[in-house]
Amino acid sequence: MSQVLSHSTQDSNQAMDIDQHHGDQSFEKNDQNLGVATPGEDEQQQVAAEEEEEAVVAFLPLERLQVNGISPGDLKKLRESGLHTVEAIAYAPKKDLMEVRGISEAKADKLLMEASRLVPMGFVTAADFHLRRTEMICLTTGSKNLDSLLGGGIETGSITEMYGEFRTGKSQLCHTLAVTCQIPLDMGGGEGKCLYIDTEGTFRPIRLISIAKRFGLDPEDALNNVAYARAYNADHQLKLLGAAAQMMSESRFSLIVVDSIMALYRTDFAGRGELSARQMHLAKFMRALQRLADQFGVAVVVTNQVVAQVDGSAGMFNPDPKKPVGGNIMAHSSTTRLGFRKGKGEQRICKVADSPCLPEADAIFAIYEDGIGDPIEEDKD
Ligand SMILES: Nc1ncnc2c1ncn2[C@@H]1O[C@H](COP(=O)(O)OP(=O)(O)OP(=O)(O)O)[C@@H](O)[C@H]1O
Repeated sequence: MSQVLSHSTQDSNQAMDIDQHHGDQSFEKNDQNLGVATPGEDEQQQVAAEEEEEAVVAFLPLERLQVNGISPGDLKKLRESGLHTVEAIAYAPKKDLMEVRGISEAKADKLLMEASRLVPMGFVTAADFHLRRTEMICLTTGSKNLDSLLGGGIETGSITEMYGEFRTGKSQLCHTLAVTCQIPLDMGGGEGKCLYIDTEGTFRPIRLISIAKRFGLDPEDALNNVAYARAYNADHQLKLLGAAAQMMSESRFSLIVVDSIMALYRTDFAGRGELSARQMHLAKFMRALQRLADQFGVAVVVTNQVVAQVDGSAGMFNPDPKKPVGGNIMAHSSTTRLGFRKGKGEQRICKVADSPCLPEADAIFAIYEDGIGDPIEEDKD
């Protein structure tokens, strides 16, 4: 079952100093969840334990697997292969574990057995699953219209694709989310850091400053809580996700942005002859993103470009005959697909194009100096 950030994860008074308050704390919380608190705690520890009892963390650190037969050296090798959490082991096929240097078949079996003890992967009732989903954190977009269209905001633990023509507000929304993912839970945030992969060179930290001020964050803290990387080719884009997994195992993140997902694929794999290789690479990238969402409970937001639809489905019933690139791989691996188009002035329209639980509907939002918001009254008509 995939992880999501849950409302019960943290107390929501402080958004800042995320490393200290979340990353390290998460590790302790795992201990509590698994009932391994040591006996003889003093009163203070007991209070802390009670508070933490309710807490749900997004992942378990790999150290939990260090039991008989699995050495620190084995864990080091697993980490070097990009496996940083117990969940990463539990979800991995056995053959992938056996590809790690020094991990024999017997050891892979042992790892899987220990991981499956710690990570629930069996059946739960729909009632339990429903409860879990009602506690799930959604990141506010900054626009009430958009949040209510999306059932609260951008879902954690899954992939949201935002596609549309240039200037439709995709990157602006990514910048806003890079800040709102840091704000307290009771303000619609995720109290985590943002990891931002930029493939087109359109990330502008200056935009985060005014957005941070709007949401009451110290601009310097807000900038420090965004880990930014420019990707230069499709291989590099994929490689960055390996580094992302390591960073996420060390401190609390609540969002990964990839803006834009297909730009480098379209240049690195030009021509029909390379289409199949491109799609295979893309599938690998999307799987890696989904794994991060599953393991760390982060929201994954990817932007995508559109092309004119030439397959006959355009026409009088489709006034905006554009479709996102990336074909079936993108269509199947994004959980929620949102189409963006221009409206009047700074207004933009977002349409839910595909979702497991939202109806196909539209909402109008606007782009301002301090990020995404609702259209002001006089703009509405
Ligand atoms: N500081 C700002 N204040 C208000 N509007 C802004 C500001 N900065 C950018 N915009 C508006 O945002 C729009 C660009 O949106 P955005 O960068 O999100 O486009 P996009 O959908 O990501 O397109 P592309 O595919 O070209 O990257 C432009 O219309 C621009 O006027």
